[in-house]
Amino acid sequence: MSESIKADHSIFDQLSVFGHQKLVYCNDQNTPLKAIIAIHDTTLGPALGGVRMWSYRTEGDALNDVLRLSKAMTYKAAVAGLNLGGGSAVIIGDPRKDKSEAMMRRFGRFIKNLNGEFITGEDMGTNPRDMEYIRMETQYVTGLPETIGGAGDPAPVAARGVVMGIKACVKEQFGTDTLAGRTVIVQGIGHVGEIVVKLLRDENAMVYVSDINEERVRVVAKKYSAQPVSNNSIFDIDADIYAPCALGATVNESTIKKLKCAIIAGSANNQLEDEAVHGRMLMDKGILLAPDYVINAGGLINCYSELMGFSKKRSMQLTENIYDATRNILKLSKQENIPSIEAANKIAEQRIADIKKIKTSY
Ligand SMILES: NC(=O)c1ccc[n+]([C@@H]2O[C@H](COP(=O)([O-])OP(=O)(O)OC[C@H]3O[C@@H](n4cnc5c(N)ncnc54)[C@H](O)[C@@H]3O)[C@@H](O)[C@H]2O)c1
Repeated sequence: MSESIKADHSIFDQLSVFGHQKLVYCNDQNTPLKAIIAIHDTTLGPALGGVRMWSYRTEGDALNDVLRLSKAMTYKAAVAGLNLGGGSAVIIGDPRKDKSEAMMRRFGRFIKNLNGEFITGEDMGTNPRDMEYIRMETQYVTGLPETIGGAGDPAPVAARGVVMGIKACVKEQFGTDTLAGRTVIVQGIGHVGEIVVKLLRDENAMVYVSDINEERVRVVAKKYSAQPVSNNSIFDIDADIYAPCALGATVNESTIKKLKCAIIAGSANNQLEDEAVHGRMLMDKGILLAPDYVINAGGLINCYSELMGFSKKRSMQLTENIYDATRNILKLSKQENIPSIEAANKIAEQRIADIKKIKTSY
C-alpha cells in the first residue's frame, strides 16, 4: 500500500504496484465515451465501485485516479465487513458539458460485458439519473432512485458515517465525543459535504465551508449558519478538525506543514498523497487521521444494501458501526505505534487473507 504509481511506468507495471487484476479501456467515438474500469481485487466478492466523471488533465491522471480509487474500494469493503471486492471507473470529460444519456448507456454496455465482475454506482460527477441510464443496459449498477426500487442516493449515508468517524476521533483526542463547540473546516460541499455540514451543525459544531464553486459556498453557509472561507485560506484557519470532502491528495508535504488541526476526517477518497510518507508525517505532528475508506464506507454500505435487499434503516445501523471500527483502528495504531492508515490496512488485509483461505476467487 505504500508504493506510489509513476506515470512513466508501463501499464502492467502500474497494475502490479497495488496488485490490480484487470483494467478495461472503454472507447466509443459516437457517444463519445472515454472511460477506464479498474478491478483491483475480487477475493471477497464482485468488485463494486463508483464511476467518477472528471475533466482529467491527462489520461495518465485518469488512470492514476482509477487505480487508487479501486484499491481503496477493496480495503473499504474489507474493513466494513462486506462481501465485495474493489473496483472503480472513471469517465474522462466535464460532467456539466459532456455527459449524455447515450454516453451513460454506452458505458452501461461495457459494464454488462463484464458479466457481474464489476458493479458500479455514483461518484463525483455522476448522479442517480445517470445510474438509471446505466440500468437500462445492465443490472450491474447500484445507487438507483428509491422510486424504481433502488436504495437512493448513498451520499446521506456516507455523510452519517463520516460524522461517526469524526466523533470517534474527537473522543480519542479530547476524551469526549461531543461535537458542540468543536470547529470543523469542510472542504467541498457537494452531495456528501453539505450533509456533513448539516449533521455537524445539528450537534452545534462551528463549521467553516469552502468549495471551488463560490455560489455553493454562499448558499450552504447561509442555509446552515456556517462560516464561508476561500479555498486558498482554509489551511490558515485554526480549527479542531479538517474534513476533506472533495478530491483526494489534499494531505501532502505542503499542506501538512500548514495544518493546525488536531484531526483529519472527511469523505474524500485517497486523502493522503503518499500513504506511507504522509501517514507517518501526520503521526509525528500529533494529527489524528481517520482513514478515509473506513469512515466514508456508508455510501458503499448503502449500495450493498441495495444488492442484498436491506432497508435504509439497516444501512444506517451498519453505518453507525463506523464509530467502533474507527476506535478499534485508532487503538491498534496506538498499540503498535503505527500510523492509523497502516492499522486500517492491516485489518483489511487480514480479512482478505482469511477469506482467501475459504475460496480462491469470486
Ligand atoms: N457520494 C458518495 O456517496 C460518496 C461516498 C464515499 C466517498 N465519497 C467521496 O467524497 C468526495 C465527495 O463526493 P460527492 O459525492 O460529495 O461529490 P460532489 O461532486 O457532489 O461534490 C464535490 C464538491 O467538491 C467541490 N470541489 C471539487 N474540487 C475542489 C477543490 N479542489 N477544493 C474545494 N472544493 C472542491 C465541488 O465543487 C463539489 O461541490 C469524493 O472524494 C468521493 O469520492 C463520496
